Amino acid sequence: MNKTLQRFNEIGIIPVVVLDHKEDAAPLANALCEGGLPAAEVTFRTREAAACIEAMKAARPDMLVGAGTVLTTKQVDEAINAGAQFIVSPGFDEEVVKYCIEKDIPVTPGTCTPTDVQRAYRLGLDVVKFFPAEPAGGLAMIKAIAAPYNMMKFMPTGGISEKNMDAYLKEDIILCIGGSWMVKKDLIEAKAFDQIEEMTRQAVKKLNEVRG
Ligand SMILES: O=C[C@H](O)COP(=O)(O)O
Ligand SMILES: CC(=O)C(=O)O
Repeated sequence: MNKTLQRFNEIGIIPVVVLDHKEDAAPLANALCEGGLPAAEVTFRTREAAACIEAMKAARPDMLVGAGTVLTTKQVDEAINAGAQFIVSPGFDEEVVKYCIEKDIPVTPGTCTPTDVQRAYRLGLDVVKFFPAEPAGGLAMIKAIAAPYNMMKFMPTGGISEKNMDAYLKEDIILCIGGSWMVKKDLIEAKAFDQIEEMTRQAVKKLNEVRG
């Protein structure tokens, strides 16, 4: 497993962020890092995504910042040029995955079925996202899918929060979890960075309790 994915595991929780305004990127990066989660997946759901990645890396150079909702190879280039260290997609797109592999860019595509997982495996990946985790069957579904693929690790995202995160984090097949509960849009719009930092701290406290 490459070093970036090992860092996913060390950090444990990857905040999934939607940012409309690049001026929120640095304070958000600071809040996440001070709260104990030096990582963010900045989704390409807004026009500002690349600028936000750049601003986060400028504010916190040691933070692990990647791009989410990457749907095209053009977006891969935009993200990497802005300083993204990994690429994530909600679904499995062979062209995007192959492009990242060719360029030695860590890529974690979304999967939701055994077929998706097998396609990722055939391209040489050992970590996949599982999305949308809770609506698609949650931990029970991931365990059932993972059974034949004991070489794969999963990064479930979608419907995970402080209420159910511990069950996921207890399992060896879970590399890390992703979620937006500590970086919700309304908190960012209200510039409630202190609250984001506190929610992040609570998430890390729970993570540390699970990991002992
Ligand atoms: O689109 C959803 C994000 O990837 C994260 O899911 P979430 O908001 O349920 O945590
Ligand atoms: C959901 C997710 O993983 C993404 O938007 O990239």
